[in-house]
Amino acid sequence: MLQKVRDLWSLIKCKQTFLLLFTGLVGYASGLKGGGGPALYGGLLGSLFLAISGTTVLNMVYDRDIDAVMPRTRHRPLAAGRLRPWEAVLLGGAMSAAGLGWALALDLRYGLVVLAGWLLDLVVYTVWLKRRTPWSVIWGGLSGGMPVLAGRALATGQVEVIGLLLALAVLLWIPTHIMTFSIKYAADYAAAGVPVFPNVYGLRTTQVAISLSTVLAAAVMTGVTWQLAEHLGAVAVASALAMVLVGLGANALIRPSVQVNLRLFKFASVYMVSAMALMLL
Ligand code: HEM
Ligand SMILES: CC(C)=CCC/C(C)=C/CC/C(C)=C/COP(=O)(O)OP(=O)(O)O
Repeated sequence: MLQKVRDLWSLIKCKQTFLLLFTGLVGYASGLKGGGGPALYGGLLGSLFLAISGTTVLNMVYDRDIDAVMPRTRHRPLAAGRLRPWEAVLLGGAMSAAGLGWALALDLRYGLVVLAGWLLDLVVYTVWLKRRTPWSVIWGGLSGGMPVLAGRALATGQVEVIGLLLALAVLLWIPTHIMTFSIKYAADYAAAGVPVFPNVYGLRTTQVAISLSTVLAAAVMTGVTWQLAEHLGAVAVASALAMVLVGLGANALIRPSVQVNLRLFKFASVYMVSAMALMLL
């Protein structure tokens, strides 16, 4: 029984879901700072958690065949056969319906942005493009930008420039986040027939793409921090963190190695959390 609960919980990819949820929270809290709408923290967190988890669980169901091939994901409960697909479809479907319904009932504009995130991840990224083109990551990245945009939309009542810039920053951060990882697991992806940048365009092109997008992501994030953060200290720390990220990105280009890439992958998540948190100060 305990193993079953553990397996069901692992379907929501805890770290990814909580980072996405945190960006939504930052979008919302930063939008309220300007004197925006009423405090709907409970509704935002509940509906976003359910919608993000729902899409993640359904993604795991759809991807269970490729997960079963890759050593990195072979142990996942659906790939390993510890859970039956219908159990996960039931969980993911119920979470998605509850999350999307709650979001749309809270606010139509907010709900539509959450629905866009759900569709981009599940339909466009997972079902349509992930097995066809390495450019699928753009659509996955766009879906990852929806929680922060949705949070801003709920607070301000609009889809506005700062929300769009924050979503763009998440999108630009994606190569730093995932291409570093796909270099390490290139053989796994090749075995599973999932086209990823290093396998399709080669290592050098992928490293250049990572470094370029690292600079752009850091620039957009720092620019938005200048706009949002009220304390100069927060802007200074955000700029210093951006420089560390850019430095690690440059290092990955100059002295490429598995270890350097993995360090960049790890720091990219820490950077996203810290830079977003600093925007609230
Ligand atoms: C195309 C889009 C994306 C792809 C292909 C992708 C892929 C991955 C992969 C393969 C992992 C490693 C999982 C493992 O260790 O087995 C991962 C981890 C993670 N992802 Fe993503 N991801 C994407 C978008 C995002 C977005 C938008 C966020 C949040 C804003 C995010 C947050 C995370 C976090 C926090 C982790 C855990 C990192 C760690 O262990 O240090 N991902 N992702
Ligand atoms: C508002 C809303 C509902 C937004 C949805 C946000 C969301 C869940 C984005 C997912 C990001 C993504 C494409 C992850 C990759 O999974 P993968 O299947 O490529 O990773 P894996 O190889 O580890 O399975």
